[in-house]
Amino acid sequence: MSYLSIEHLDKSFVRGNLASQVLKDINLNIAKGEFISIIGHSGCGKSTVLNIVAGLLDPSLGGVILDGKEVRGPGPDRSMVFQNHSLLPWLTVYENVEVAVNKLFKRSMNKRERREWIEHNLALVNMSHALNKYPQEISGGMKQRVGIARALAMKPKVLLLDEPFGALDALTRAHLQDEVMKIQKDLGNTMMMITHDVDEAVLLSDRIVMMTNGPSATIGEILEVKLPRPRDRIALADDPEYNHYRRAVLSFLHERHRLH
Ligand SMILES: Nc1ncnc2c1ncn2[C@@H]1O[C@H](COP(=O)(O)OP(=O)(O)OP(=O)(O)O)[C@@H](O)[C@H]1O
Repeated sequence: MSYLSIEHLDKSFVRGNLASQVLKDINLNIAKGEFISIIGHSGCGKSTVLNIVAGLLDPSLGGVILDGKEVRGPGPDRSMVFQNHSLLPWLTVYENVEVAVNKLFKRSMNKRERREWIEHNLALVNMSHALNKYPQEISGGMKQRVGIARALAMKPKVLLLDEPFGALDALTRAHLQDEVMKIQKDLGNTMMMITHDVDEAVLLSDRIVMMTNGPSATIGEILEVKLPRPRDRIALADDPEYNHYRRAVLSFLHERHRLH
């Protein structure tokens, strides 16, 4: 049985007496510990899928089942990382993670355990040096690291990443991709990530879900990426298998499902 399943998902947005169908019959089964990327042209409905899994939007038809339970609204078992970090500017790095940890674990962990858990998660993303800094005092890449630490500190069953590296420069982006790969290897998280970046999708994913263009977008193809892990971006640059996967995604997006 799959850990996370998206079943016959349809979504229409209604304005007045006009309904526009965005998603049509999305079906996807995700195993525990899998890394899934969703790729597709702008506006096809990728964020809508992720928001439904997060419980921020209701499906029009169908549903999402996580670990045997139907998703009915947001919950701490699904934490989200957005493109724009969404940190609280009046709290330090440490306090931004603390807010989430206190909210969830005030009863189950004592004060010292909570402090250690916050520090542990910030160490995972290499932010131990900046615990007392405010968001405006750190770089965009560091803010994303804190967002990832905060999401991990919630001990989610699934981590949902909506273009987490989209606003970063190429070098910072590469660093963060490597860190996320390492964290996933160490912790075995189940992750769903939206991206526009073909290389990022191939490098990070176990499977790449390629969506057709909207309206009524659905899953066009699913590409299984069988590259062994750990994956090294430099070694993969000349790897024929890597380039085969890359070409398959490019061909889907730019030949078979291009925007007219
Ligand atoms: N709350 C809403 N009300 C009405 N229409 C919406 C709403 N949210 C999204 N849409 C529409 O649904 C479609 C899919 O949007 P969505 O943001 O899911 O696409 P996307 O693939 O994530 O796009 P991008 O890659 O540009 O972020 C778009 O046409 C968008 O205008």
